[in-house]
Amino acid sequence: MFESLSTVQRSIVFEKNGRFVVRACPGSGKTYTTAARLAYRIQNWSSPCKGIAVLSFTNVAWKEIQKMLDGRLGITINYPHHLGTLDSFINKYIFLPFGHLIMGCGKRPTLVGEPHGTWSAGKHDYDYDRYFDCTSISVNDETIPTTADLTRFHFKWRNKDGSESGHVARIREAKVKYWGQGYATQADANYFSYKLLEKYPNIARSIAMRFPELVIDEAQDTSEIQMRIIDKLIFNSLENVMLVGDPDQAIFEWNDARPDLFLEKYYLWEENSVILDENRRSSQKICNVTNKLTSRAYPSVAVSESVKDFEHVPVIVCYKQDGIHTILDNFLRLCEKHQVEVNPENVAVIFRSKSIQNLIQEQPERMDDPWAVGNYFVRDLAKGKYLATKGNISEAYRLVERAVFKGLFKRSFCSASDLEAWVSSKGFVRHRKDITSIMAYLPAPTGDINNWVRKAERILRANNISLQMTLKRDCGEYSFEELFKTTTGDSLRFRLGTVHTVKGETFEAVLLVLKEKGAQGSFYRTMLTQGKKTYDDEELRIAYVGMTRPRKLLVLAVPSDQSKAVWEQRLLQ
Ligand SMILES: Nc1ncnc2c1ncn2[C@@H]1O[C@H](COP(=O)(O)OP(=O)(O)OP(=O)(O)O)[C@@H](O)[C@H]1O
Repeated sequence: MFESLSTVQRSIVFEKNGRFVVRACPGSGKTYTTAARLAYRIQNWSSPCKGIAVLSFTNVAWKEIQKMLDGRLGITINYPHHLGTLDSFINKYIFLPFGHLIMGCGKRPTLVGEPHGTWSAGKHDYDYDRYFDCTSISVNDETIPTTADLTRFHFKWRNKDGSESGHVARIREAKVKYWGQGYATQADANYFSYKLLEKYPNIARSIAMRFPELVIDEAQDTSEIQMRIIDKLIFNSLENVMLVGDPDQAIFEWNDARPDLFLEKYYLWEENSVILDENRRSSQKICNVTNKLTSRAYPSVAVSESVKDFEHVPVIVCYKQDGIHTILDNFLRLCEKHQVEVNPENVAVIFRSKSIQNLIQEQPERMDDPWAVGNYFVRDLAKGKYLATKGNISEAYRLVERAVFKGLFKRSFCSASDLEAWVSSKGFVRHRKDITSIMAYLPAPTGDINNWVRKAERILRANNISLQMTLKRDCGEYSFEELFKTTTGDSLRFRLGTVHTVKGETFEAVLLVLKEKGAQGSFYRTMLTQGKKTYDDEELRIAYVGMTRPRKLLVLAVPSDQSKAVWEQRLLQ
């Protein structure tokens, strides 16, 4: 792992100390170099109860570091070191042990909402309790949405004159109510952790002593609150901080990624910082094209001997006229022509909007769903039965178990401790038997969901299990395939997923399918003609992350000739 390091990579692995930033382009070896540095530091580590905290933003990202260390050197990161997500670190060392000190709940808090579980409080469509999982508090103590999809709310956040709508105060009341009961979302946990470190600097000091070295991978995805938490640790004597990232790739689903704060740190620590700008993944042709979306003056230099001179120039195609399946067939043919074997490791078809997945898998696009507010356990029961018949028994059991708890006790959330108390009140063996029987009683997942729900309710009642299962009033017909199949792409010959799911990965060939607008509602065409770059807009960064995944072949598919012309003008001229 060490022999093939470049000179700059070597300096990061063996020489750097103190606080510094590694600012790097796609495919420049951020993960590789971070793993190599860790291997070197851990092998030479002498303190038995202080360690390095190595943090990233998703489970996939930190596992990638572990995989590299394990695969190449047989090293596993264990105590006294810590490898995981920044959120899990904050939860473990700040929020969960100390959150009760400022939440007004008098007990260890419970994390709810994504990515910890589904939240389904609220009795009707306009109930503010529904919004607990998609709102939080900013560093400036303002109530904020934590989803880009503002259509989830039944009101507008701002009045016509720009002032805050009265609904926001009602949301805050609902938040305070649930905090008092010990519930918090991940965004709340970060907010409270920041407040805790402000109020109790000793907590920050003890973390800085326990982990005298902090490494943050993908640091461009840090949110403002997370960066303030890091600043609190630094203020309380944390001496060694390595932030690794690429501001052009700041995309993070659950957070407001703030690449400007990463760049701020780069300028603050510039003298000790490092730039990695050789691309070890893609061909020079791909580097030249993708660079045009960024503000960088020069494309990175492709250095991978096996692909740097690969001759294929990225192409842009229009799927409106030809249809998505013709575009897909042409792309797979292109792979074959260039001797790229089509399998999920080599070939990826990626998209920004999930509706593209429906198009590819020939699912009709449905904007609404049949689930009634306060009755989302019905969805989990139906999905559980569906997954069980597809062979995913463990996930099916998990869903059904929690759904039954929510349905029986009319609760909006089932936490790990709720489950534990419920299981131990009956005994594990009986509980398991009960859940397995319910999974067996549920009717086969075929036909229309309305009929299925009525039948399921009847059968369960006949077996002395009384669950009131309702769907949205007057909801249309939905099949199980339509409702649940879109979440898997296992039967395909290639990898199919959103850009977010392939972040950090490498493929031989990539087809990136975009719509006219990004998910946040702005037209790519407008952004491109206004000269916007990755630095200006997260949607362009998402497109950039997608385009920088392939080693050899890149095809961009857009929905109209007009869009095609604008993309071509930006990328190919
Ligand atoms: N010094 C090196 N020796 C051998 N292979 C390397 C080296 N540096 C990087 N690589 C390889 O180059 C490819 C890209 O590296 P890596 O995934 O670490 O880049 P990255 O900067 O994290 O990429 P991105 O930010 O685009 O996800 C990987 O296949 C990695 O194994």
